[in-house]
Amino acid sequence: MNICFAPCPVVFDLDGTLIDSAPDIHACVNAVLRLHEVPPLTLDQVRGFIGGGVDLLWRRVVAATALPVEAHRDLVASFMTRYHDATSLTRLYPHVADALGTLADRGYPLGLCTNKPLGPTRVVLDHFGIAQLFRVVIGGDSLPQKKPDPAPLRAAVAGLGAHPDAPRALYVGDSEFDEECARNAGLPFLLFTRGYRKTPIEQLQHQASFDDFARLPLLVEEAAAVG
Ligand SMILES: O=C(O)COP(=O)(O)O
Ligand SMILES: [Mg+2]
Repeated sequence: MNICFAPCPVVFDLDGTLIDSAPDIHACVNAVLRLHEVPPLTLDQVRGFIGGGVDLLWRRVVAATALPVEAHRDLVASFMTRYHDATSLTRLYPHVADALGTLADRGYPLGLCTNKPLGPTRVVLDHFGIAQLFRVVIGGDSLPQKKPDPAPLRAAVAGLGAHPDAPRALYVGDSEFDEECARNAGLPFLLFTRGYRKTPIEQLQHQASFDDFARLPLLVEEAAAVG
């Protein structure tokens, strides 16, 4: 058992973990569908398409509608003009800001690793006043690879310049993409259970799960102590 001599790096997912952004993503998708006279999708449908980034989202939207596959690139471009600053329907999950502040105060280096493109990621972090808490932010278009490839998570950990004596970094996320990414990177995973996951909790490999960010600082300390 490792003892946590130095606070370990903690890297967070964004959509479905720190923020409930599905209502904005849903509204932006339906605005584009309206332009093409396609009936709207439900919030549950669109929420189920989130996790793999914008390209996968639109592959799933196209598959669920009568839109032609060839329209993909234009649809994504049209979506991005709306999505890049869409924050009005997005909310931080309860106790997120306090939990992040507590971890930062205790010296944990915090990073962000999301499949959301970097532009809208930075806008939403600024919108909620939490951008300055993250020493490194890796978006879905920061690297050629996206989660569940381990490269973005490894880049986030490397960007935090972990102290050689620090225990292994932790990854905190909500989805199958995050669990697989942590597994691929060989890092412990903390699962937030109120996000956009479709798989039962017990089928996802995780060190701990939680449904309230008020519990996170303690969970991080416990997980870091286990190493
Ligand atoms: O934008 C997405 O599809 C997912 O974003 P996330 O990696 O922050 O969950
Ligand atoms: Mg997520």
